[in-house]
Amino acid sequence: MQMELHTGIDLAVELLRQPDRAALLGCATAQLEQVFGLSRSWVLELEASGRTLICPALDAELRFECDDFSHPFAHVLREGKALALSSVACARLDHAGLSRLFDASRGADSIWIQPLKAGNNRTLGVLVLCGLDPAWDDIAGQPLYKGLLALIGLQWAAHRDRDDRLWQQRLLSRSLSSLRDTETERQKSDLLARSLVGPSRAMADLRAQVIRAAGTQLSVLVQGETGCGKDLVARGIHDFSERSDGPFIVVNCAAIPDSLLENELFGHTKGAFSGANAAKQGLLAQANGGTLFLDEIGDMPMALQSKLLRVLETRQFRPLGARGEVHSDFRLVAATHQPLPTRIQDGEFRRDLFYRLSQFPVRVTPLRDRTEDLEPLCRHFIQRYREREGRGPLGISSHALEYLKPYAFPGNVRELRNVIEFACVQTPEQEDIQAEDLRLDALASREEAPAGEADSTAVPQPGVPVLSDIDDLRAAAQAFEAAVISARLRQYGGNRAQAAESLGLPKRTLAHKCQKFNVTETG
Ligand SMILES: Nc1ncnc2c1ncn2[C@@H]1O[C@H](COP(=O)(O)OP(=O)(O)OP(=O)(O)O)[C@@H](O)[C@H]1O
Repeated sequence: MQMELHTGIDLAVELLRQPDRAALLGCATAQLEQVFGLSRSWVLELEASGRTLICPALDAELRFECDDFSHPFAHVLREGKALALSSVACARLDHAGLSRLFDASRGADSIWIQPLKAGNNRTLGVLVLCGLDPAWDDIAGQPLYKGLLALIGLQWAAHRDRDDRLWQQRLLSRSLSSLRDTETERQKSDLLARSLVGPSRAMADLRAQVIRAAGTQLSVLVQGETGCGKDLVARGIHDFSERSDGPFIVVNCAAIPDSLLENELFGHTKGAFSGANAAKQGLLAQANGGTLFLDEIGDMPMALQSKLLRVLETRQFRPLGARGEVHSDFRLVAATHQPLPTRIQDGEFRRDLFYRLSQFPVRVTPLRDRTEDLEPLCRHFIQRYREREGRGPLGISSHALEYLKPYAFPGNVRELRNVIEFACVQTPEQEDIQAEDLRLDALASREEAPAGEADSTAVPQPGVPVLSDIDDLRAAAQAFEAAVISARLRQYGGNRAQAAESLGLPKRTLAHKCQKFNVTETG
């Protein structure tokens, strides 16, 4: 008795020392095998749902459903009483899971199945003892066996409670950090709302997308009509990303002639071609550590699209005339107002490049579909005018706002900005902009007549000399060209595609001329 007590205390101390549930159950089965001369033993653990018994010590995939009475464990759980089974009886049951246990029992001819309970009678699982001709009733009657069983149950429950508490704590801290993330996201979104103005649902979603995209390294494709804010979106993605301290390199693929675009992007070595007197670093290399913004990507020539695709896959490229490749770690944001799927169908844009670019697609809603943004945008542009000019109107009258609402704004926010800035000039200091300051005729004619019919040629154009004054034909022709383009851009609210089409020019040529003559989108 003295000896048994001593052994019992040693065993108990060993059990109490186990750091977690798995170690406890491993130690308990090893003790039972050793103390009672068993060939093998396992603990089947009841899952949290209470529906399934699992045996992680043998095979995590081995499962016994508690409502499946084709195996003896379901009976033992329901009755709450231990059960002995011979190998013959087990074979008769022909249960695959049970056979697995027997196969791993190191030659046992009998098993003892014992429900395991916590102190509060809560069932924790089932103990399976395997032996060769064992006297189960004798073993189960021993105080040492009963004491060990009680201790295993108590300790198991204690570990389980501790695991539950830890899990709850982890859940709580995860919820808190996700709350903090949401709060940070909200703060960033508020900050972004200062430049990407608009209280509409569409704009709030757009800002959330920008913040989310900024947190990744994915290539972003920004799509939307002309003037709706795609540049601002690209800028926001850079500013809110971890690359914000790096360069933000903008390339307008429509404004650079095809023949120069490749050189601009890839750069060249000294002597790469006649006239290359010095090496030139390309924009891809300049974007290293920052963001490369390819605006008007839809206008990129096909041959260059293939090269870009390769660069995006490897971030490696070869400057013109260089022997080796150069690596540049840049994040790509591309934008277009063109429907790329149509360009793909027409064979003008590579499908694989489209997929590569649109890892994170962002679409900007046209202004006409978010009229609730009109007033805040007007106030924003008035404010910016006042800051720039040091004077300006106070605000905009409600009548003027009502007047703007039905207008379709084909040139989107850029067009609204132009309209407001023009009105700012017309409005006396410290007064509100009125409807009649909003270039009403121009608005009305755009609404009523097809855009191409608005008559802007009647207005004398600044910078164009009268015929009798011309003494430099080339300069006069260029001034006339610039005036025509400028008027047409004004007429189409800065929409370069429409202006180019109305003048019978490819958009790229128009963009090139704008650059050459220093004509802005505002006309
Ligand atoms: N939500 C907005 N809040 C404040 N300003 C805006 C907003 N959207 C656009 N703008 C302003 O409108 C003008 C045009 O915007 P932006 O250049 O970003 O348009 P875009 O879609 O890139 O045009 P494009 O297709 O011609 O390249 C800019 O002056 C920009 O600051």
